Amino acid sequence: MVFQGLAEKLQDTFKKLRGKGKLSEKDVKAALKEVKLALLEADVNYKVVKNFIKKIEIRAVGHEVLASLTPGQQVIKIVNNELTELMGGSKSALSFADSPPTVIMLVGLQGSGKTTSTGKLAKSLKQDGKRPAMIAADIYRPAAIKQLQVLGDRLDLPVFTMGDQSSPVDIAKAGISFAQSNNNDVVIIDTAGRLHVDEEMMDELKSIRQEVKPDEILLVVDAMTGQDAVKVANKFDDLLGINGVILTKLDGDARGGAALSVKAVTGKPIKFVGMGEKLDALEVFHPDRMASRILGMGDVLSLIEKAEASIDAEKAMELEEKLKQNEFTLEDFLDQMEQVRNMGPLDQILGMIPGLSGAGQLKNLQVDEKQLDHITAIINSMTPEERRKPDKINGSRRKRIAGGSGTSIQDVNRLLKQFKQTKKMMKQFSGGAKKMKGRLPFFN
Ligand SMILES: Nc1nc2c(ncn2[C@@H]2O[C@H](COP(=O)(O)OP(=O)(O)OP(=O)(O)O)[C@@H](O)[C@H]2O)c(=O)[nH]1
Repeated sequence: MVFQGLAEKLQDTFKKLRGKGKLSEKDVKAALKEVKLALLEADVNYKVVKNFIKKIEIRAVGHEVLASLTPGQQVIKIVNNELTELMGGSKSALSFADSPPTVIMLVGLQGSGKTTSTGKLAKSLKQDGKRPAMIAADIYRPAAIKQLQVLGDRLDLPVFTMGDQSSPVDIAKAGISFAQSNNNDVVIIDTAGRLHVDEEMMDELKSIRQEVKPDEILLVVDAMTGQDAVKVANKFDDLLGINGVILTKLDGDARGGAALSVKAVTGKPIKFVGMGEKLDALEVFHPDRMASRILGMGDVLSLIEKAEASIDAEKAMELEEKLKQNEFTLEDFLDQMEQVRNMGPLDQILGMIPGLSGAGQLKNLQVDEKQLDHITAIINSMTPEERRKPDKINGSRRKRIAGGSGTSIQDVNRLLKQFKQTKKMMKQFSGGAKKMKGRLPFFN
């Protein structure tokens, strides 16, 4: 999980604070020392940490906090505010041109994830009702052009290429003319990367910038490179000027140092984060939601957005009807499970649920995606009749299903029991709150 180490340490520190009825200045200072160490271990820039702690200390050791009835909570609130500020305060949106097409240029070092991010960004813009086109201006890595074309096919979006014999500046210019005639209102230019920031690359990028005057230059950096990512961002901003950052591979970055330092060091906001290799694994970066995740308070808003994007509203209505009629089958069960899995890796989803998002709890929960594969295999090994009427699945059928799905009879039994319980529970819910009276404490 992203920020795992930092989240665990901060949550431990604050648990101790919350446990105390009254706080002294010494208590707060000791806690802040732990926060400082945790941030440094998470590879946050040293100067950034020093400033951050100083700001919190000024606010937290004041009379207002120490004399309050819930001083521990107050300190956490201040840390939450300052963490949010550190990452940029509020989300930083893309700016669109008054007269289309809006030109977005992605730049960055080799392997940082530019081509993948071009596809992800195009997908997200399309979902927002835009008509994006992509321009393949990376002529040095021949596979990059093909890679972008494959992404374009999958997204059903145009990719403009001129092969690898024309100059990137000419390709970018021709690509924009193409977009204009093709009625595309946004173009994303995928540029070439180098291993290091060098003069040749910068000159080329500057020429493209000069010719096409992009509305947004977004730097793609790899979160897993930690403080190196921050240095690269600083250099690109000095030499080229950037509007913001796409921080990729945050899903693989347990420390989170780059995410916490980029804005403070470069002054430029993180606009998006990459949370996986799939095309829908791009999230708008919300500093407040990220701070909340780090402090174990969950991120319900992102969870709702993910659900809205991946759960089919029509199917949800159908399901509600089936529940009312008591017709919920194992096929529906499988369908539901698939829809939830479409929302992303389970540990990321669970990390957004308040209460479950405490790093410690998640570790104990042991999210086992393999078990979900087993359930899918078991249901797929049943006949349609069995899926609709699981009560008919007798001993010999259970044996056949276990054999067919490569699982054991116990696994099949467990699933059937789970399904029965789920169905019972859903029936109670679909019967409305009245029936629930006396069952749950808050209905009494
Ligand atoms: N886990 C994870 N992998 C990612 C993410 N973004 C990109 N990748 C992977 O990183 C690798 C490099 O991505 P590319 O998009 O090819 O990188 P590039 O910057 O275009 O590379 P060059 O064209 O060589 O400069 C690929 O294997 C991607 O699947 C992300 O957010 N999370």
